[in-house]
Amino acid sequence: MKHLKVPVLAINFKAYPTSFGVKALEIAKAAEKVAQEYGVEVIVIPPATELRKIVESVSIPVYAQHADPYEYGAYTGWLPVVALKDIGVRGILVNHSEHRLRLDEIVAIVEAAKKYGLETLVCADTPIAAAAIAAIKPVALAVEPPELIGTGIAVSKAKPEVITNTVQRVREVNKEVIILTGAGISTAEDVEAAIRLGTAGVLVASAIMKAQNPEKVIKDMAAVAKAAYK
Ligand SMILES: O=C[C@H](O)COP(=O)(O)O
Repeated sequence: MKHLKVPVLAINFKAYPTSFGVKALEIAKAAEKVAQEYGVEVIVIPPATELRKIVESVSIPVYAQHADPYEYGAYTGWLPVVALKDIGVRGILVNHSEHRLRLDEIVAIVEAAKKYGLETLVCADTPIAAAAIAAIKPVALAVEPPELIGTGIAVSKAKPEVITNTVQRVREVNKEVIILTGAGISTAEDVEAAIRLGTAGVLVASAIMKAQNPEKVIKDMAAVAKAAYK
């Protein structure tokens, strides 16, 4: 299995108008260009409808926004982990605040992903939830206070204690997992703060998906991540 490099800039496309079709592909290609230029691990996380096209078009890691811990079979409306593996998806975003799961469901997805050699980036809303998730050993986790998501108010500035507490609690149970900061990350300065507080990068959405010039935002964030991460 390939290993994620650090620092990481994970771009969750969510389901904005720019998350689909031509625009989604443009943003994925911009992310690839910046990743190559700056040596930062840029992960793109498009909606399920765009996965195959984007996987076939870029060489950076492509994650799904969700998957279900099923094999192939009679599972109407579900998205089996194995099917993602077979189209070349590299990993799965799990338990996003906008797609919450119970702990047993998270465990089942992480285990199914491991079985098929897929990575997982699991979201947690608090430091305690992050520590519980760290114990099941995903490749990465992101701490995101839900009330700041999509607000443009960066958690790394508004609630830095959430990040430092997460790093402390997570490292008590798991020394390896890559820890990311998410929620309201809008500027390169917010990314720098997230890294200075002890995380290895960010999970970001609206600042890029709603930008006039997404490539510039990705570039600014990647440049700072590269410079700030030791
Ligand atoms: O997955 C991304 C996070 O929910 C953050 O979203 P945001 O950057 O729009 O605040």
